[in-house]
Amino acid sequence: SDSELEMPFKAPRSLLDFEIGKPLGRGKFGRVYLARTKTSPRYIVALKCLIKAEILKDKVEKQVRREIEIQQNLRHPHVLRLFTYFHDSKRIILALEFANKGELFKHLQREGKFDDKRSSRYIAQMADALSYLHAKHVIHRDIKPENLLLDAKGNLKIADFGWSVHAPSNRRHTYCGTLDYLPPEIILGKGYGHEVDLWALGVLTYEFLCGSPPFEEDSQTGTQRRICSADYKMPDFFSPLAANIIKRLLVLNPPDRMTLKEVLSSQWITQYASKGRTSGAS
Ligand SMILES: CC(C)NC(=O)[C@H]1CCC[C@H]1Nc1nc(Nc2ccc(C(=O)N(C)C3CCN(C)CC3)cc2)ncc1C(F)(F)F
Repeated sequence: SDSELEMPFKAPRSLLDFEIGKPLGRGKFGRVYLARTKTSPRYIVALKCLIKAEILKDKVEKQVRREIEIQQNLRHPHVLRLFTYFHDSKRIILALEFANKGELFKHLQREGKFDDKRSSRYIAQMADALSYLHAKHVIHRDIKPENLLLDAKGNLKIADFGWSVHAPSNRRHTYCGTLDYLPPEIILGKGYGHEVDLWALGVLTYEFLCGSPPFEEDSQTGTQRRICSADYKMPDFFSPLAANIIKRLLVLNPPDRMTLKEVLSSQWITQYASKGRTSGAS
């Protein structure tokens, strides 16, 4: 089938086509394992095993179907590849690209915060990936450090499309997990478009540089209140160029937010890009 031509290897149809390696951790709906195909040449993949019973219980089968359908059609250096998927009686197995350096949020936790150069490099890669997604009318809607992985070269990979939708949308959703990245228009239940990812990019930039997100509060209502009034402090150690990006992304009115094109051509991004290879930092 044409999908085989697309894939770097013959589409494996079952777990028997793989040698399973060490567990990489737990995802939302099951475990993730390092694995390699039995074919030669062997291909290293991450096998994400989703438990059907859990998907049905949480009534998220449509979301999982959408995640697979969206991610399988994406091809971008900063979007984690979904090579193929198959299912047996109990599980759906996704054969995904293996990101050698793992979960970005763990690096952020371990290091506290990232410096201006490393943050600018990650945000440039995010803006590049989001430009690609938005051109295909895909809104990610769940940009946050937990959904980002790093490959062997320390390049960023957007890796979780569980909340992505085709724009525009006003899909209602029960939010589990952090509200920190929600834009005002979703909190206020308005219709929304790709600008939700621009707001989240501003929150992500802030969190990379500061180590914590701008609207963090003890209570969810506290966080929501601060988001809807764009009430945040700009740390004085932020560089003026970075502060300028954050100020122009965390704007209440979606159409007034800085565009991805402007982010990519901003001095905060271009000042480092032209200096060739980045330092050893991953
Ligand atoms: C975005 C999404 C929300 N997150 C996820 O899916 C998570 C859930 C579990 C793992 C991850 N999913 C993936 N992880 C990798 N690579 C990877 C992960 C962890 C480590 C690591 O630090 N250890 C093994 C360490 C090694 C040291 N010991 C002590 C702790 C674990 C190293 C490499 N590649 C692809 C995937 C993917 F996405 F394809 F499944």
